[in-house]
Amino acid sequence: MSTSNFDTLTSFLKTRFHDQAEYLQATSEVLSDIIPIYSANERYKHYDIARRLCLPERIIYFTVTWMNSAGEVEVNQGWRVQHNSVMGPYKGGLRFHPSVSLSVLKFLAFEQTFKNALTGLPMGGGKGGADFNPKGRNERDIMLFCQAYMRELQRHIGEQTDVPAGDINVGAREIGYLYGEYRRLNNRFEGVLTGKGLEFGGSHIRTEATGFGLVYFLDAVCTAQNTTVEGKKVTISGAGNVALHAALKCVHMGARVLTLSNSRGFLYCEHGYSENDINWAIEHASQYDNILTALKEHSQHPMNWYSNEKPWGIKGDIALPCATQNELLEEDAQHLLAHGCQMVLEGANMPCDQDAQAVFSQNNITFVPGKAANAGGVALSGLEMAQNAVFSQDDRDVLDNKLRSIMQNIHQRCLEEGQTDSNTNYARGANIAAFKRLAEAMVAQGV
Ligand SMILES: NC(=O)C1=CN([C@@H]2O[C@H](COP(=O)(O)OP(=O)(O)OC[C@H]3O[C@@H](n4cnc5c(N)ncnc54)[C@H](OP(=O)(O)O)[C@@H]3O)[C@@H](O)[C@H]2O)C=CC1
Ligand SMILES: O=C(O)CCC(=O)C(=O)O
Repeated sequence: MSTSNFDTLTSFLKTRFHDQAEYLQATSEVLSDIIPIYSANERYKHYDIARRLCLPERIIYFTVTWMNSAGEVEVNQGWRVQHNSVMGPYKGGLRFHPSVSLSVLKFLAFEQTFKNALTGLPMGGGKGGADFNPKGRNERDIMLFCQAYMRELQRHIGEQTDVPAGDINVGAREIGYLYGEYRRLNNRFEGVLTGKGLEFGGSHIRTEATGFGLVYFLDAVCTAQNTTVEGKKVTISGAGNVALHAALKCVHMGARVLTLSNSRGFLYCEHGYSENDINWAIEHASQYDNILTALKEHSQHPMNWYSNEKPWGIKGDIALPCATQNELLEEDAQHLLAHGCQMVLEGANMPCDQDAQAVFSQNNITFVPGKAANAGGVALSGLEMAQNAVFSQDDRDVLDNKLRSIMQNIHQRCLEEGQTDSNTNYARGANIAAFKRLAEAMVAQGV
């Protein structure tokens, strides 16, 4: 496929899916990076690999009708996007959030396919979720919704078919409820979900893996640039699973974490959060509507809460956006630039929009996309699947070492494919490294 044929594919996607902005954003970012590799390979063109990689293999839609704890009937929309299974069972999280739409899940499933290919583990890509908003709900409602969602989803998944996990608003508690319902309906105790409790087939380090893996990747970037994480000032967005564990690992490595945030504002700690602060937030996150304002009250250290503001105006060396897609826009990137930020690593999926990324590349700010930097979570999920398959449970230290080594390998692949004369283009490196693996597997398996 020549550049003009790529234009044909891009315009086909734009016309056919004109109302799916996030999906178009994610596909166009990858397509622009892989043109040279694709155009130079007759087999990829012959097998129409680029088009087939953009389109999900299967999309499952279902209505989740359930009765809440007050006896009222509620109706939600649920999906599972089974994007690509060439490298293994579909694998990727479930998101419960009012903003969930087909476009959001298609972008996430597409990104997941590339991310999973980078891990080197045998996992295809998928993503699912529902437009259910768990905020402000009682525990019983959460359980009832998870059970109703699984009653629909269960017929489409299996340990060799599709293995969901958590994502925004789906953590260990929700995975427990989902798993219990699957087990009751199927009479099978199998590794059909990851992120399970340690008592029933879960893996050590899965909870920490995305945030820890992000900082292991950051450490590899720092080493490649002859510097260290130690002593750096880090601004982080989000206050969920990824953000808090990234903050914890940064502090372990001697960095100063200045901010955390959520959809209502950000919390600034000028002297840097202590390990105790972050551990307290991790432990109490589910007990407070706003864990950050609660932390401000609880902590011994002075902290300032800024309502309805983002953290990117705070001066730091490194920014780790760990909340959600398109949370860091051009004006935020300009703030980072003005304050001397040198590195941006995505803990969330696609948090930096294309205009923000342009600011980074024009100004030599190192940018690492989520599909590389946050791959530690799904990598540990792959290790959980492996443990389930042989009825074993590995030690925490063994898994932490494996996580670090997987992140270092991904970093190395990005360097190999993304090196230019003057710097490393991590986004291009990640896209090309993942694409080559996927394309080779697709060619090998025929049509
Ligand atoms: N969990 C995992 O293993 C992995 C997660 N990711 C990605 O990381 C990101 C965070 O996931 P995770 O930490 O698990 O989710 P959580 O549900 O644990 O936390 C999400 C955090 O993001 C905040 N947030 C959500 N929407 C917005 C918004 N529009 N503006 C500002 N803040 C917002 C939430 O604030 P509030 O409470 O106010 O809504 C909350 O603090 C997502 O992009 C996810 O896809 C990527 C790889 C693996
Ligand atoms: O662990 C998993 O399967 C999924 C993790 C995830 O949703 C992600 O990487 O975005």
